[in-house]
Amino acid sequence: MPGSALTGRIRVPGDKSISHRSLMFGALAVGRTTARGLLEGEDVMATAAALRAMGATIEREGDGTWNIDGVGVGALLQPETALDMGNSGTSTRLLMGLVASHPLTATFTGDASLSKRPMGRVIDPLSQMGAQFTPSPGGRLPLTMRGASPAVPIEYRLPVASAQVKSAVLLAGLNTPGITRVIEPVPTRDHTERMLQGFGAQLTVEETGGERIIEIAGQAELRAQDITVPGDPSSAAFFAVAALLVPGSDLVIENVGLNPTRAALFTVLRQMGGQIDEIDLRDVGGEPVADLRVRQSRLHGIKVDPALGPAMIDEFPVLFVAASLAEGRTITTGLDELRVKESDRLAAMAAALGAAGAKVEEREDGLVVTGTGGDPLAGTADEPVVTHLDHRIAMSMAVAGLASRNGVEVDDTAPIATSFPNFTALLQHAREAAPA
Ligand SMILES: O=C(O)C1=C[C@@H](OP(=O)(O)O)[C@@H](O)[C@H](O)C1
Ligand SMILES: C=C(OP(=O)(O)O)C(=O)O
Repeated sequence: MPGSALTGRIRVPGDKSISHRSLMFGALAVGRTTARGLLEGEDVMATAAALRAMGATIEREGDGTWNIDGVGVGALLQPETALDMGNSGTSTRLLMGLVASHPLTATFTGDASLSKRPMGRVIDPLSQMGAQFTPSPGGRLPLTMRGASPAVPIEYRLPVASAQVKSAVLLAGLNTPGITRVIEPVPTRDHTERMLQGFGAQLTVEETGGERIIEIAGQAELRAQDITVPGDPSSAAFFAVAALLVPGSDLVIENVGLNPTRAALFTVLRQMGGQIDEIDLRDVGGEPVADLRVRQSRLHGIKVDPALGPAMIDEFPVLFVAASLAEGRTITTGLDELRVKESDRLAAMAAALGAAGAKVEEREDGLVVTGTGGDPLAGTADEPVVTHLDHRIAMSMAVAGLASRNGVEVDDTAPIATSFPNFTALLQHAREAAPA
């Protein structure tokens, strides 16, 4: 729905990547891990259910603290039924890494979106470590795997820039004798490395010539931790773009994680002329965090540096919305990975924004968006836009709706609950708040 400004102060839910890892590492540690600010979205709950099925005890207290009683590295149990990963690629690929070095058989299933996504990228290195796989055609879910015991340590150079593949190999390495080494030609989000070090794993990172070499010593003991999960920059992104676009907006988004491997959207929006100020930059549980003040701004199109891609990989759908209202052209390249997320995000956003009146050209590895120079989009009149079971398409198009004359109707808002269950309520709150 078009209309009122976003003002006041909001707080987005906990970071999805850190929430998955808090549960997984807690489940492998000795003792009780606690997590505050955990994202209670469907994707993270799928991780919790799978870890319970493999022996961990995971419970939520009344005040919102999660307690995780771990089984210890090497002691995951055989699950009795298939593990339902829902819509979540991160749950699937990281848990496949854990299972790969445990003597157990597990079957992974998922929804229609997840069942189309490529798992060959983790099957390849985990097979080299000794795990055995029976995937569906094309290396997809449903998939059954048998972990190796003992698994074989490998050196693996990532063929795609993927934190999920990196993490799957490192997690398999946790219960593999010797040193498992991952070489990352292009840096991706580093929560696995930071958090495993915090849990006491022997993990080192060496940077040479732009590459990162990560080594983990296997069969280590992890020590339980007390974790505070920062707010998710990927969720804050929708509110930041909405506030930049809707006239009169002046919004503070509190407690946003700004790990440099995650925060490039804010850099790019500033390059486009967006007024985004960091207030009270601080450290929360080993991650940089700040409050972001975002004011409506006149944006101009830019050529987005492809080197920034991995540090804003989930934020491109909403960047395309910002670009639709900027002055001039925004050109993005190097985004082949967007075609294998919950949906083909290049095709889905080109179609959805086009239907809402934006000028978008789809290229093989990116979109070229010619903005309106600040005028609202027309919006959708008859047909709802198609979101393909992709939460980020649904939320991006909701933001596009705020910056349109007639609003945008989306076909399915249910997937928003995978990563941002209170998105709609928070949006309503920001649009009804008294100015800050
Ligand atoms: O490791 C993670 O937590 C994630 C890694 C990224 O996926 P890829 O590794 O497939 O790029 C990202 O898109 C996903 O939302 C979360
Ligand atoms: C790509 C995403 O998640 P996942 O790969 O975990 O499904 C996302 O949240 O945008």
